[in-house]
Parts: sequence; C-alpha cells; structure tokens
Amino acid sequence: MNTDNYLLAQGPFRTAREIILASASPRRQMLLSSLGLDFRVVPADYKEPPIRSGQDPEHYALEMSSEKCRIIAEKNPDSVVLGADTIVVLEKEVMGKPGSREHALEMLERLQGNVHEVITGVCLRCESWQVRESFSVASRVEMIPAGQDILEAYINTGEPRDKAGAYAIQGVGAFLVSSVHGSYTNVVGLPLDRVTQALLHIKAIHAAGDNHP
Ligand SMILES: Cc1cn([C@H]2C[C@H](O)[C@@H](COP(=O)(O)OP(=O)(O)OP(=O)(O)O)O2)c(=O)[nH]c1=O
Repeated sequence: MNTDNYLLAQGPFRTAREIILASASPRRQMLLSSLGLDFRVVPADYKEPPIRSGQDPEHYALEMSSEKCRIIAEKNPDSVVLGADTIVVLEKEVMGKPGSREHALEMLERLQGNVHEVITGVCLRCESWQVRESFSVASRVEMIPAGQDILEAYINTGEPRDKAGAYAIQGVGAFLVSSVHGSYTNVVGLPLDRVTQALLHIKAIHAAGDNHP
C-alpha cells in the first residue's frame, strides 16, 4: 500500500453506516476501492428497459441508477447504498451495452471520428437515515477515425462486450480516444470527484452517526 492509499484507508470518506455498491461492474468496484472504502457488493437484479421515446438521456441514466439503488436500499435500510448507470450518447441517441458483435461494430462505426457524451447517473440512498442523493455527470469523448478492420480487431479482444458504447477507455480501447473533456472516472463508470463529495455531505449531516436517525 503506498502512502496515499494508507492515508485514504484511514477513512476520510467512510460513513458510520455500511456502504453497499449496488453494481456488478468490476470497474466500479475498483474505483470505489481506490478511495480506501470497505463496502459490500450487492448487484441489483434489474433489467434496464430501453429509453422511452422522447425521454432525455440524462433523465434515463438517473432513473436507471435510482432503480438499481432503490431495489437494494429497500432490502438494506441501514446501509448507504450506491447505484450507478453509464450510457453513451451520440446525437441524442443512447447506446448501452452491445447485444452482439454486429451491434458492437455498428456502435463503434458511428462513434469513430466523432465526439460523444458519456453520462453516468449516480444515486446514494440510506433508508433509515432518510438520505437520498442523485446526480449525473457528463464527459465528452472524442474518438479517432479507426476503420472497419481495426474496429473488428478490437471487437475480437472481447473487451467491448459488457461496456456501454462498446469500448473501454481504461483498457485496450484507450487507443480509440483522442481526448476527454470532463471526468475520466465518469467514463469508466463512477465519477469519483462527485461521489466523494456526496459521501462527505452524508457524513457531515450524520456526523454523530446513529444518534441522528
Ligand atoms: C464508456 C465506458 C463504459 N464502461 C462500462 C462501465 C459500466 O460497467 C458499463 C455500463 O453498464 P452499466 O449498465 O452502467 O453497468 P453494469 O451493467 O456494468 O453494472 P450494474 O448495472 O450492475 O451497475 O460500461 C467502461 O468500463 N469503460 C468505458 O470507457
């Protein structure tokens, strides 16, 4: 453990209640761990419905994160539950995870040589503390024009399969990204700057721990 992690492990972001990450995403687990937090992973069994016609993408990401959070928070009323949802948005069209190789290629062909937004909706809830915080963060990502052969070779790595927009900025897919404007961790799946602010806010309100239910 390096000095920075040691200092974080002392717990500036810890709350008096257990934290549950309501997500199966290994990226979110890795990002939350980097804050020196102890938490339990309890993914919400929730099949995300497609966006409703006319619904704003940001509202959609917020709604999905709130649903994942609600399902776990209602079963664990004394825990601080964190749910999140990451989507890729190109010209108002939402891209979730690709359903097939062909779908991944279709997404990447549209994203290459263009600028898109990555939006993550985040929800934090503690039922018995009556805490509910929700926010969304948008980052702009610019991709190089890569060409079909290269995109197909990238899809062969298997990486795009479980990623919104069919790429991972933190993995092999980094070569596709020419610039990011805004939070990098937001693109990976959890905007750590805003998440830590929210945890500190919850901690400040409940500074005396369980004496203030
Ligand atoms: C754009 C992008 C997305 N992603 C990932 C983050 C998310 O795990 C995934 C988007 O899917 P989500 O539905 O947000 O999350 P998930 O299904 O992985 O997990 P859960 O619903 O249980 O919380 O895409 C990357 O890892 N890197 C990237 O560059």
